This record gives sequence, C-alpha cells and structure tokens, in this order.
Amino acid sequence: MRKIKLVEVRSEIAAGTRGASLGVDALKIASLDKKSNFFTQFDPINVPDANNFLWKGNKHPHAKYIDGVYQVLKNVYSTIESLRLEKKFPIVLAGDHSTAAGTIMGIKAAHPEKRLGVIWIDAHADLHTPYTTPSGNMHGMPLAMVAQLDNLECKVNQPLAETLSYWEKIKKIGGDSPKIDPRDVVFISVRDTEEPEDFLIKKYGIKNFSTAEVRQLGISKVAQEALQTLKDCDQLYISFDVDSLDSSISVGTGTPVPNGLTVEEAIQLNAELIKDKRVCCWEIVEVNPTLDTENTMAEIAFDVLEITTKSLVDNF
Ligand SMILES: NC(=[NH2+])NCCC[C@H](N)C(=O)O
Ligand SMILES: [Mn+2]
Repeated sequence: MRKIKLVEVRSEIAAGTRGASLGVDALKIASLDKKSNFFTQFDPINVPDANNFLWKGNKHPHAKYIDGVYQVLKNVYSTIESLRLEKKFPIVLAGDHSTAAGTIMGIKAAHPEKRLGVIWIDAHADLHTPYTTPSGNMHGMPLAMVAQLDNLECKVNQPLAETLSYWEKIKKIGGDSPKIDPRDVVFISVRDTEEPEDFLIKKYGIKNFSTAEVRQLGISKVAQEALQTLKDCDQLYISFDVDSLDSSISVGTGTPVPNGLTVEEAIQLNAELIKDKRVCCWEIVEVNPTLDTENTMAEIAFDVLEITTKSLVDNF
C-alpha cells in the first residue's frame, strides 16, 4: 500500500463567502458522528493559512487578498513537494479552491520531468485571472496560476500594479514555467463558466464531461475516457470541489450550481478514477458548514473522502 498522508489546509481567503476554513473540521465532526476511524488511520499535517488577512481589509479588487493567497500557496507548495519527494500520497482536505494551485506546484516541483495531468471535478472551470475575474475571488483562478495564463485576449479588468506583481510571483512559485499544459486538464460537470473561461476552454480544446454526458455514458465509461484523454501524462492529480454536486445537495458550499452530480455519481467517479496508478494526489475542497444545516455537506463530503480513500488503499 502506498503511504497516505492527510494534508489539512484551512484557507478561506480566496472564497467570496466566509466559512470554508471550517470545512476540514466539519469533515472530522462528520467522521465522529459516523463513528468512523478514518482520522485515526492517517496522521494529518497542517499547512499554515493566512486567514488573518481577512481582518486587515482587501487592497486588491481584482484579486482579493492576493498577498495572503501568495503566502498560503507557498506553504502548500513546499509541503506537497516534500511529501511527494518522500513518496507519500497526499490526500488534501482544503477550504477555498485556490490552494489547489499550491498542490499542483508541489507535485510538479517534486518531479519536474513528469508530465502532469489534472482531473478537475467542479461546477466551475477556475480559469480566471486578475484581468478577467468577475468577482476578484481567487478560488476562481487556480488553473490559470499553474498554467501561467493571463488571458489578455479577454481582458476586462485593469488590476493594480501591486496586484500584478503578486500575480507574477504566484505564477512563478515552484519555478518560472507552466506546471501543466491546459490541454492536460479534463473537466467533469463544469457548468458555470464566464466568457473568458469559455475562450480558454475552446482555445486549448479542454474536454468537459457535462453532467448529461456523465449520465449518458455512465461512470465507468467517463472515468475510462477521462483517463484516456490524459494517456500521455505520467502522473495525475484529482481535484474534487464539492460544488460539482447538484445544488440541492451542495447547500454547504460558497458557490452552489444546479444540474450537478448526485452523491452516488461523485463517489463512484472518484473511487474509479483513483484506481489509476498514475494518480499521485487527491484533493477535496470548499465545504462550508456555516452555510449548511446539520452538517449535511460535510457528511456527504466525508463519505466521498472515505470511500475514495478505501478504493485507493484496496487497489495498491
Ligand atoms: N472554486 C470555486 N468555487 N470557484 C468559483 C468561481 C466562480 C466565478 N467563476 C468567479 O470567478 O468568481
Ligand atoms: Mn472550484
């Protein structure tokens, strides 16, 4: 069996709604209520966040708290790089989705020669940049950070010079080269995008398996085709944003969207994908219990986490 390491990242500064930093602990409460021994099996490591920046107020309208985001990304990057060098399999429990960029930077830094593919299960494409973001929330930008995209063709904002200097630094964490080719991204259930993102999806021919397609093809076929799309990649990272689930289920998350996956679909999908031997890291993000009742979102997310991890363990 591969050595699994749980990584906790309680960042919420890059989300537009407060509370995603509590997602990790909500997962633990869900585990206790379920009387699961999950959290006794793997000892977790905690990555320092920069949520204290929230008290100071935001100075960057088109990339909110980018100074804090930069710090967190460096922390996540160095943690993940070390774990990968120790041949550990990181299972990352995170808050806002921006930190997935740090995860990807770390994976790439540990094995720069390996071509890295990404399976992004999410309602959103998270391909924005400070030049295109409609909200300024940096959880909408991680894939642009790691692919080193500015998307100036679709520029709508005029970010401040200081914002752009942080943006340049972020893109260079782990080295001044793209960590992924955008063509090596596969989306699943992405259904709420803005024009600048649609432009990039088209430009790079990024494959998205819509919810309808998931239902049409069935989970095993989708998993198979997603992995086939990334056949030339040497290692794979799976990012599971709980807002990929239908908004009737994903109440406890900052940006819920209708027409998403069912719980069963999400569980089967992750359990299937993680069997591929190239997968070297799995991440779950954006649980926000302050928007929820009875910790429902975390209970569902915990089921996904537990079953996906079991599939990983059983297949090694
Ligand atoms: N990881 C997420 N929940 N991302 C939501 C992004 C929503 C929207 N595209 C924005 O940039 O504001
Ligand atoms: Mn996301």
